[in-house]
Amino acid sequence: MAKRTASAAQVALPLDAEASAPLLQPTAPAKPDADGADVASEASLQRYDWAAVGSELNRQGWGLLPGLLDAAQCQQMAAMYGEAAHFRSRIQMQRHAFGRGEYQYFAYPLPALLQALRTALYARLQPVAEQWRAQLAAAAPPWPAQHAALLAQCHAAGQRRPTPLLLRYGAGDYNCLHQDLYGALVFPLQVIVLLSQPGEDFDGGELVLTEQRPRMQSRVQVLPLQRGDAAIIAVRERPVRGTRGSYRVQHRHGVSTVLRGQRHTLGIVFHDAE
Ligand SMILES: O=C(O)CCC(=O)C(=O)O
Ligand SMILES: [Fe+2]
Repeated sequence: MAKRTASAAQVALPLDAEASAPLLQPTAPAKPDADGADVASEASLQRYDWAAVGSELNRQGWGLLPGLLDAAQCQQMAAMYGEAAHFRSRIQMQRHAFGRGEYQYFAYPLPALLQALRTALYARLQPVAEQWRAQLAAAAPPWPAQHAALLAQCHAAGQRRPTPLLLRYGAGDYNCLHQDLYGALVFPLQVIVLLSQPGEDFDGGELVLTEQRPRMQSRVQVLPLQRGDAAIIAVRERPVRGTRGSYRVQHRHGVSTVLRGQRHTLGIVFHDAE
């Protein structure tokens, strides 16, 4: 059973109750344009200053990749929402008290662009995850350099379901504060790509990240996304250096109410789900 933890209580909810499609392993034959997508994804990531992204993640728990996808890629990705063959399950948020609106989990094999992005982004974020591990729990096993190796670990631990998802919000929809955990093995960073243009396609619907320091009230950060921008966020917690070593700051994310129009996002979680 996959888990997404809500803000009020740490309850496990049957996200995958509607799962139906058989699960394929990520080693299933890649789609024909996979090689091109790999090369293009790696090239598109080269233009970012990853040291600066790492500093932002350390400082605030989130970082931005402006223009990760172009307008055509955003449109193609959002249009997949209507193509049932891409997905293993559909979740209506209201039925689980997750918010209002819906999302679908991709099935394996992932669309080539998504597969390539997930692999290439992981390789860029693994050093940050390693730094966080060293700061917080040096005894935990290292994060592997390659995403395929992380998936092998997930699958051996019973986390076999793909977690990348497409979300669709209309007027009045929102996404409650939560953490995308899905099992014991939790890679500490995830990526959210906004596929619609604020002020044109929709109003409202801002991605927010909360931060809770020990013995302090929560702080909210609104992430300034335009269509095609990606936010990298801490999944559950990040280390902050204090006077006596590092301590854990807890994070949750959610989306404020969409006031008008339609908003699509692509969510890339790196661990798979139970
Ligand atoms: O729609 C959003 O901006 C948030 C999506 C989300 O919660 C996720 O991808 O994990
Ligand atoms: Fe999420």
